[in-house]
Amino acid sequence: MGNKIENKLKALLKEGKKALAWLIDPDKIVEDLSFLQQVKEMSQLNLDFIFIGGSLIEKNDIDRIIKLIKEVDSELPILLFPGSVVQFSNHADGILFLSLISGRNPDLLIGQHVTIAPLLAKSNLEVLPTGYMLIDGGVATSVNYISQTIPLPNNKPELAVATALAGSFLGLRYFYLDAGSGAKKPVSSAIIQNVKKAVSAPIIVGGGLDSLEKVKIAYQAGADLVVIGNGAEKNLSLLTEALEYINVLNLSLNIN
Ligand SMILES: CC(C)=CCC/C(C)=C/CC/C(C)=C/CC/C(C)=C/COP(=O)(O)OP(=O)(O)O
Ligand SMILES: O=P(O)(O)OC[C@@H](O)CO
Ligand SMILES: [Mg+2]
Repeated sequence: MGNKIENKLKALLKEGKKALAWLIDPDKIVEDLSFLQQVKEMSQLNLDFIFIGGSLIEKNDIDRIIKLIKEVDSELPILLFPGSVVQFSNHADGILFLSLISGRNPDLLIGQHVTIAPLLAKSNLEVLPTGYMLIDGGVATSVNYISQTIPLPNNKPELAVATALAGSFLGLRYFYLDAGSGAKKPVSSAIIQNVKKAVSAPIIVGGGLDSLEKVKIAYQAGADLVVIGNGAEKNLSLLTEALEYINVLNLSLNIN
């Protein structure tokens, strides 16, 4: 197992730089050629990561999609963002090894992890131990239903901080604050700021970030890595705008 992804995230964090991940739902790719053209465009704009996964997927073609992306850009890191153990591919570069620490569903805290651990040990995938925290985004999401858990309240930063601290004491090295796919309200700035202050790990934020304004607010509150899924499905230019925004920001850090 390499540590290329960990090194990249650590370097970003050290320099205060921001990163972006495009969450691809494998079920929503309608036409390979135009999809690959989009990947090419984003990779030219320095997209940092592709996340691939979903709470529930109907087609099992993650392998094929990853191979296609690799043909266009073999350097762009692809991370599995799995809703369950069935969403596995040896062709990815890494896996967000999510433990759903906002919930009390043992299968998603440690169960599925035991099932997949021997496979992971034999693979070349980089494993990123990630505390996955669902935050109430104002609508019931697929993940709420699939995981059968209740999210953390969006207006109680102290609960989110306690959860992240516990995850950190357990050794988790990344935290993903997720308001859920298509959330009405993204994770609040107060939660991002307080969790960021409490733990030294990279903070990933996603869910309902469907405008540049919302993306900027997440970064300004302290998100190190922002994830855009639905927003890009509706309008790919959101990804372009977000990448242009962080490119300028990151460049200014090089100069100063
Ligand atoms: C450790 C392994 C391999 C598996 C367990 C993984 C865990 C703990 C998952 C937590 C619960 C879960 C179901 C997460 C899904 C996260 C995800 C990929 C969300 C993407 O958004 P969707 O929920 O698919 O959005 P739509 O339904 O709108 O497409
Ligand atoms: O699809 P959106 O709303 O961008 O959410 C992305 C991701 O955080 C969902 O798990
Ligand atoms: Mg999905």
